[in-house]
Amino acid sequence: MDLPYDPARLRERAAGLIANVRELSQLGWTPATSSNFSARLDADHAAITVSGRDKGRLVEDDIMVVDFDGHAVGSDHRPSAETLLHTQLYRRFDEVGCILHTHSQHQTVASRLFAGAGHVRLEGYELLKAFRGNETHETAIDVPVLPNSQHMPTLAAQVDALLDRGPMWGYLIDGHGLYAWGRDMAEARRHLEAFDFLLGCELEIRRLAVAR
Ligand SMILES: CSCCC(=O)C(=O)COP(=O)(O)O
Ligand SMILES: [Zn+2]
Repeated sequence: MDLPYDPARLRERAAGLIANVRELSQLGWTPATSSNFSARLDADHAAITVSGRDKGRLVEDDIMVVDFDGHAVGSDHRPSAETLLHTQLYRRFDEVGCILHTHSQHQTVASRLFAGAGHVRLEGYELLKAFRGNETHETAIDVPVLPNSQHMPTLAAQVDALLDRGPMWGYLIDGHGLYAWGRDMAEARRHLEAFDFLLGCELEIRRLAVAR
């Protein structure tokens, strides 16, 4: 079959996703088949995890191709239920090359705690320099917290409205998890790890304040 994407690039991206997602799973960030992951293949296609697969045990058959309308390409599998939250970013930004969505405890607890405020303010941390474009710790990032929904177009519309306000590298969904992205896997993972670490710091600061 004549495929509209480069199969060699798909194999290379799938290998990168499998290796990195295994490490994220070992951290406990993908419980109970949750989470989804993707990598851009070209201007119209991305490799993405198949819906419902155990993300801690990904193999090549767990990665498939979608176009940016979210349609499966060359596969009978069902792509992630949250595919639209990936494709909207690839469609909007040529520079986005990789999107990582996880359900760690830090991310989930922080999303619950800060849902009312609508964001988590991360301020004064050296690790803020992990986010592309930040040169100093003397800055602040507001990580948006969106209400959860099973209706992906609703979530996608809210993400689009946030992106209209300026650049961002991730957002939380209440009671759900975190989306983070970057130009490639290394940058997306750096952003994801920085978000998770800093959300953990904010939670710990509040825990210590209560215990005092
Ligand atoms: C059991 S996890 C519920 C769905 C979810 O939030 C998720 O991240 C995984 O969905 P997918 O369809 O990508 O497997
Ligand atoms: Zn999810």
